[in-house]
Amino acid sequence: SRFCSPACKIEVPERLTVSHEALVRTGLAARCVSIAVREATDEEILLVHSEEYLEAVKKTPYMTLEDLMAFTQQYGDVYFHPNIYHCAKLAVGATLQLVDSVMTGRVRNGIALVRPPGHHSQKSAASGFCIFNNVAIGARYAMQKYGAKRVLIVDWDVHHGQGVQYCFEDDPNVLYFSWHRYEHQNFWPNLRESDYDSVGKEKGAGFNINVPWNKVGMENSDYLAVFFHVLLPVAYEFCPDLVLVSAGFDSAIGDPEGKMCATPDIFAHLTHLLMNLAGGKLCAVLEGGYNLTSLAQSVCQTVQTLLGDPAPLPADLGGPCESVLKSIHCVRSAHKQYWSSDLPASELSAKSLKVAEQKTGNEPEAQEQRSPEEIVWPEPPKRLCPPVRTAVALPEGVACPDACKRCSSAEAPSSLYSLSLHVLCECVCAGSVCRITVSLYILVCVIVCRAVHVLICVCVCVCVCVCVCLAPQGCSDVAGFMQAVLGLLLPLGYEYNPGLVLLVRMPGSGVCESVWQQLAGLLQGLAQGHTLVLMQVRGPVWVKYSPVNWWMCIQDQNWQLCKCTNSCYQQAEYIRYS
Ligand SMILES: CC(O)(O)NCCCCN
Ligand SMILES: [Zn+2]
Repeated sequence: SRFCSPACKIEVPERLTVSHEALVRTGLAARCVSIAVREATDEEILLVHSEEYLEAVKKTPYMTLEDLMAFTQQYGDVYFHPNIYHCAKLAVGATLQLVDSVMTGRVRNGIALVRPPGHHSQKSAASGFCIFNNVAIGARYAMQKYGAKRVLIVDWDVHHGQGVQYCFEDDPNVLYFSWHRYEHQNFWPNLRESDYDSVGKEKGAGFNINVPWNKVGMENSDYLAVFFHVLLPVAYEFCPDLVLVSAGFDSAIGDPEGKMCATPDIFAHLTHLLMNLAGGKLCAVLEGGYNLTSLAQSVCQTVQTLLGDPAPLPADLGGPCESVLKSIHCVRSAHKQYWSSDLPASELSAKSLKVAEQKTGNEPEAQEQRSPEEIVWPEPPKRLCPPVRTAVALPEGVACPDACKRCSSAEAPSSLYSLSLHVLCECVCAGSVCRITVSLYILVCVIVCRAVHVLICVCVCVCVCVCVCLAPQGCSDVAGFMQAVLGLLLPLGYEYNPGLVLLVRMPGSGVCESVWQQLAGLLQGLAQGHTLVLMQVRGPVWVKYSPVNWWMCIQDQNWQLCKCTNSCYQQAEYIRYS
């Protein structure tokens, strides 16, 4: 038997079994490689914890129940079991095995489903069900063993990972971002330093970002707004070599601790928005999550996005609520001296932080009264599982890049006009396009106007949102450009929820590869990945791991279509388009 204070009753072994069973049942586990776990060594644990703490924990397997109870009293909200030292070493070891696999390139990304969690544990203290700080050790390990210079830790657990904050608050090489239920310090761990004005210390000033939720009942729109207006602009400027996610799912609906209303499918988008950083090197490590139904669904949503499958947008996204708008403004003001990617707050609120009208039904009071079991939500929508990753139609003589599937050039109509008619009408008539977002570089060029014109005259249900943005001259003002994408284009695009994204890159636009890749990757989160790209390239055309589905390319003045269906089309859809 184990001694545990009432608060610990929710941290049960079933959390892992239901999550793993869901991954197996949905077929996701079969698409993953499983990585062997191991116990962490003392040396690895000492990357974060003190010798005296480690020595003390080493004694727990031999303690009597009374001794265990006494040992536990010195910490808050944590239980000790004769076997917990072994489990805690496995949790760290599993995390480090995942970091090894990602940093060596054996896998692109992954998730470590571990217990006990880690983000509350400190140098010489256990806390909040946490014994060793899995993610903090993972960050130090990546820096020491692989020379990672900058590590981003995103903590979407509903509790503040104070252990991680304490570990890196003076370290400018680790950017720690956490949102957490706070309610003006009235929620556990009730720390003054969990508020937005804890920005880090000395050299680490600016590298600790706390976003307090001062109300419960936060929804998908609130989570996305914080990503677009707080985390992502800074994360892109920080330019990490590795992204670690303290993936706690107690921030999902139905959780007894979080009492939030964000649905499990939001984690598909939070994961997607982080996957364009650090060259895709992302390690998610389980923290909290105590409603076994929403936990399992959230884990599956996260893993399916890690596998590259697109996700439909959550229903009726709007702007953030008033309380979140305040938190966003406070944390941006606290950080504006440290980061250049900062739109004047007024412009930000006017343009894209439209406050959601008062929420109905999920009012926190309503939320508080219902017991966690009574809260219900719809199953996450079924997602496409693409048989074809990337297929390209190439000019004769151009080799097909590895991992791409060649489709015969017969499918690639030669002239743009017929192509746009062919492709765009196919999209529209296939009913998979109800609205189109066209983001143009430089001036709206005749070709695209004509293509869009064709589209409009072909189908009455098309609404075209044309955003013309001047491409950055070269890559000098990339930060500004990314800020416009993150702070304006994406929030509007997510709320607009188009059926197709049309992306245009014309000659001389001066957009450098990395920006183009980021833009094409980020926009993949819209329209379930249905993206049409117009771009001019010189020389043979091929795309590798292209995140987009269609490339119309100018070559010697006649347009060629390179069709790249990547992670979005069922085999049937693919054939219909061709
Ligand atoms: C890992 C965690 O953040 O979910 N732990 C929460 C502990 C709550 C104690 N009242
Ligand atoms: Zn938590």
